[in-house]
Amino acid sequence: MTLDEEEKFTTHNEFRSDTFTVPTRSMIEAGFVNATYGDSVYQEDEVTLALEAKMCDLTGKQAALFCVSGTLSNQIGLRANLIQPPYSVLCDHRAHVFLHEAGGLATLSQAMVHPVVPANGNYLTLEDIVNNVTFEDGDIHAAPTKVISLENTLHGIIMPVEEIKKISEFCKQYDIRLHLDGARLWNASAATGVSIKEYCSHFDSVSLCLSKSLGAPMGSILVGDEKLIRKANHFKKQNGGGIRQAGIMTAMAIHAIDYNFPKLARSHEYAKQIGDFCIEHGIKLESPVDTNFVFIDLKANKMDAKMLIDLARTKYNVKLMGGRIACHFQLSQDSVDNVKQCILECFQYNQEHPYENDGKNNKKMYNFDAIRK
Ligand SMILES: Cc1ncc(COP(=O)(O)O)c(C=O)c1O
Ligand SMILES: C[C@@H](O)[C@H](N)C(=O)O
Repeated sequence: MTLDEEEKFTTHNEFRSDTFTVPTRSMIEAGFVNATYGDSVYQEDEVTLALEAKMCDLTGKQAALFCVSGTLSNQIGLRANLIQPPYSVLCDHRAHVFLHEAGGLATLSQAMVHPVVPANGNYLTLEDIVNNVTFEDGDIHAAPTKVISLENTLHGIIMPVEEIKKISEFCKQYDIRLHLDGARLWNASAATGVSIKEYCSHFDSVSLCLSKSLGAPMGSILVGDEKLIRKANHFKKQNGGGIRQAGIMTAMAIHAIDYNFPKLARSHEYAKQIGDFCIEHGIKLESPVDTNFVFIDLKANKMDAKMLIDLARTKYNVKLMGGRIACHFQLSQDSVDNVKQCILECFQYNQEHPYENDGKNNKKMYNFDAIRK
């Protein structure tokens, strides 16, 4: 058993998000032993350049840019794909770039967002795109679609690479740029065996997070062609994203890719355990459990999010923030068992005392009050 595997993580009972993963002891060691201390604004930090080169190899893209967060890498990636408003960005109605990046598409990109509900309830298809795209045809009432932003995985759901290919070919045919929010592309690759490079080959730009399932303390990487990354770097600096001595963080990021990427299957197994348990007990799920998330359909089960969160904390010693159960490689099996029992107790209570969804609690995937406790 390796040092990391025997490590007792403080996040053994943390199901609020995979963003709560913490650096392993070996990652911290790598961060300090392997760091260099060049100024990465001037692109003089060797380890940061090595990380970016590593990501070019992994994704097959010409250039890569280390960013402080996935929000920044998404937003500057999207902006770098856009030229002159009026334009719109088409994405899934649940997309992070639309719902959870503080309106960055409106401010940095001055873009209209066109959120689309996938007909199959899980992921966008070419048919959804064709039914909703706005072509540039001179109609001065419209904001033509100039970027389509996909997310893989989205809510843990894997978007089939065959569908991505069809959308990519459509975009090329109609001069529409294609961006991927690949915060958890690592999970899609680990679950399907489709390489990161294959997925990225269909996109003009891809943002991959290092700080979620991979367990780095911060950071994301944006990849694309040299022209796009050069422009994105300008927007990165403009928005205060220039990093001086990034070497400690990028050395840890290289360790995260090398040592934690192979561990993602463990988080998928935990999520499958919880998902199967829910189904066995008649607890409805919002979506399939493809990777590391379980989405309990609180409304359909008439479950009270606040009760679930409080019961988790007070009785089962696990941390939840609503109906989304996030799994990662630092969880313990005991905590996974506890979370199952917690969900079951809340479900059984609410069968006797149905919670009428008042739209406040259950609608939110992230109950930020739960974080402040
Ligand atoms: C799908 C997705 N994309 C992007 C982000 C943004 O990453 P960050 O929190 O590092 O800004 C997140 C959240 O962490 C996410 O879940
Ligand atoms: C809160 C949200 O931004 C974060 N990406 C998460 O999935 O937890």
